[in-house]
Amino acid sequence: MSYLNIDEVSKSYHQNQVLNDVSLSLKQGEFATLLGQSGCGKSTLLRSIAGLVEIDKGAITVDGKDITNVEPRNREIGMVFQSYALFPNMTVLDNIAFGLKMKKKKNIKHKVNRMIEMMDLCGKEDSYPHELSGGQQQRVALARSLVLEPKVLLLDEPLSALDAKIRKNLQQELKRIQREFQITTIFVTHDQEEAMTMSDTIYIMNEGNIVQSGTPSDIYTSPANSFVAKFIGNYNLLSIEKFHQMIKKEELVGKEVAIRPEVIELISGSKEMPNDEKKWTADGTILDVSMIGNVLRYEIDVNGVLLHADHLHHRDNMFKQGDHVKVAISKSECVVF
Ligand SMILES: Nc1ncnc2c1ncn2[C@@H]1O[C@H](COP(=O)(O)OP(=O)(O)OP(=O)(O)O)[C@@H](O)[C@H]1O
Repeated sequence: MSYLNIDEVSKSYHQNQVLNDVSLSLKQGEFATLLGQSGCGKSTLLRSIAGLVEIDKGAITVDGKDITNVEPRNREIGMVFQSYALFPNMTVLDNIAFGLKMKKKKNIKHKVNRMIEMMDLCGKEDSYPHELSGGQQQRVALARSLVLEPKVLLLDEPLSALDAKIRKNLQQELKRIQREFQITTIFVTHDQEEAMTMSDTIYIMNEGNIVQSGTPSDIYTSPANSFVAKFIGNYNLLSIEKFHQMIKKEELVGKEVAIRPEVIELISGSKEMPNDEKKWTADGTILDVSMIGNVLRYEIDVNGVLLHADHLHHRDNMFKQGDHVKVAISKSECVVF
């Protein structure tokens, strides 16, 4: 049963159609990510759910209740922005308590203290935002939202202002907090790796449309079209003509072929490639080798077509520039559009 339902939501600014009949649904406790390039409508969709943008068409329901025309403050939806927007002149304690005070809630002290403990902010109660690290500020921003016990949490690129190392830690922490609270969450990012790490479900957006949704693994291994393949997983994307230039004996019907870099096998050109009907084979030459973390990326010329292949770094099994190689590609791992 879906908990948050977005049903054919559209929004234009003047002539610019920013959301085009967008539909998505989340189960309770699900972590979904909107992934797409700058300007594709991610923030507008999030702001529509929060009620900060008035939609032209469509409906939004949470927990069976239609909130399409409900005032933002009565939607029971928490939102954390990239900039956190903490009150600079208030302490951590007052920042977290603010929403509860506004809503004239009871047991404010107890709720705030519990949140401080859960967010590992003990000892920072009387600090001001400028006295906190980026990660601590982010946790205060989360605490300020979560203390109101929202039904849905919306996170608009909450990690993008942080440097790579802190960001990695906070990705894990955010996921832990989300699991602990079992809170239905929509996260916005344009970083595909971040989306893969964090999400139960990814929605890929392009120009106001959802172009594919699925688990990270589904999207990674079965992109629905070449836009998704380009956007995710560093695919080799070849026109059918280029493919036939590279693999000469195969008749393939389609327009484009997408090949993930890690499914391209390489052996030394002097060795015999075992005959396997499930694989395409060809001869190639290594043009370039680079290291990305513990991965070796090979640029290979195969009959005049450039391929990149990623292999885990292994000292005894490396090729160098100019080496002749045999290339094998598992047919079932390739996607034809
Ligand atoms: N208030 C507004 N008035 C007019 N146009 C707007 C307004 N808000 C957003 N837009 C336009 O809508 C489009 C989508 O913007 P949106 O902020 O939703 O994109 P995004 O995917 O979140 O991008 P980013 O990753 O850069 O934040 C953009 O072309 C933007 O210029």
